[in-house]
Amino acid sequence: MTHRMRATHDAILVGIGTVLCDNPQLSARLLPAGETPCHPQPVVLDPMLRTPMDARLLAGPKDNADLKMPWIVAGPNADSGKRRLLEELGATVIVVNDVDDEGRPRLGKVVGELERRGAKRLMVEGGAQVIRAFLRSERMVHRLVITIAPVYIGAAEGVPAVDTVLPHIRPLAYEQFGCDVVMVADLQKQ
Ligand SMILES: NC(=O)C1=CN([C@@H]2O[C@H](COP(=O)(O)OP(=O)(O)OC[C@H]3O[C@@H](n4cnc5c(N)ncnc54)[C@H](O)[C@@H]3O)[C@@H](O)[C@H]2O)C=CC1
Ligand SMILES: Nc1nc(O)c(N)c(N[C@@H]2O[C@H](COP(=O)(O)O)[C@@H](O)[C@H]2O)n1
Repeated sequence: MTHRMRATHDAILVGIGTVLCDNPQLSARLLPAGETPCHPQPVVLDPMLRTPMDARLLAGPKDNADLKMPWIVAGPNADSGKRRLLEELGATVIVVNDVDDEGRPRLGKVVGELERRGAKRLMVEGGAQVIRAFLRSERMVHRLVITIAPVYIGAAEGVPAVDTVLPHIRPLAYEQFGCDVVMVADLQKQ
């Protein structure tokens, strides 16, 4: 289902934490037989340009001509040499100068810049910090899709169960797909 959702968006966005952890491809490749993949534009929020030069995202079109090279959203203090190297490989580095106290590009500016480049339907896939930032940004999120899969993850340490600054969500629909339960929701008007 994740890949079907990817195929219905113009762009798919993750944070640099996800790129470093998972080395994802962010393509829409696992579709039912007969469906032509329509790959989204990959976008990485990477304020200091830590994307590894051997990231799978940078190999995309070499492996499959239908894939797109990533747009990498950097902050004003990113290294110019690293920027040049990424651009030589074919990535587009988008510098957003409006950053928060921690040097992270403000999401309103990021989304505006992506829209200006034609990415109007944006799927935010992760990770935790980026999803949290979107949920905290007013009016930035139109739908949430939450999948509960029968897999235990995480180590022994717990994480705080309640984050009081995040908005409440309003479930709209549930459905079971194979072993997964999927909930579609929107943000509750407070
Ligand atoms: N199960 C799932 O569906 C998914 C799970 N993941 C998991 O999430 C984990 C990675 O998550 P995180 O470490 O939280 O990293 P993350 O992927 O959320 O990236 C965080 C980084 O993004 C950058 N960033 C730029 N602008 C930002 C902004 N406005 N707000 C917040 N961050 C901004 C910062 O440098 C920050 O360090 C991995 O373990 C990965 O496996 C990731 C994607 C999907
Ligand atoms: N297992 C899983 N289920 C989902 O529903 C997800 N959205 C993800 N997300 C992330 O997918 C990435 C793997 O990416 P590619 O398919 O190689 O592009 C990885 O970042 C997962 O954390 N995963």
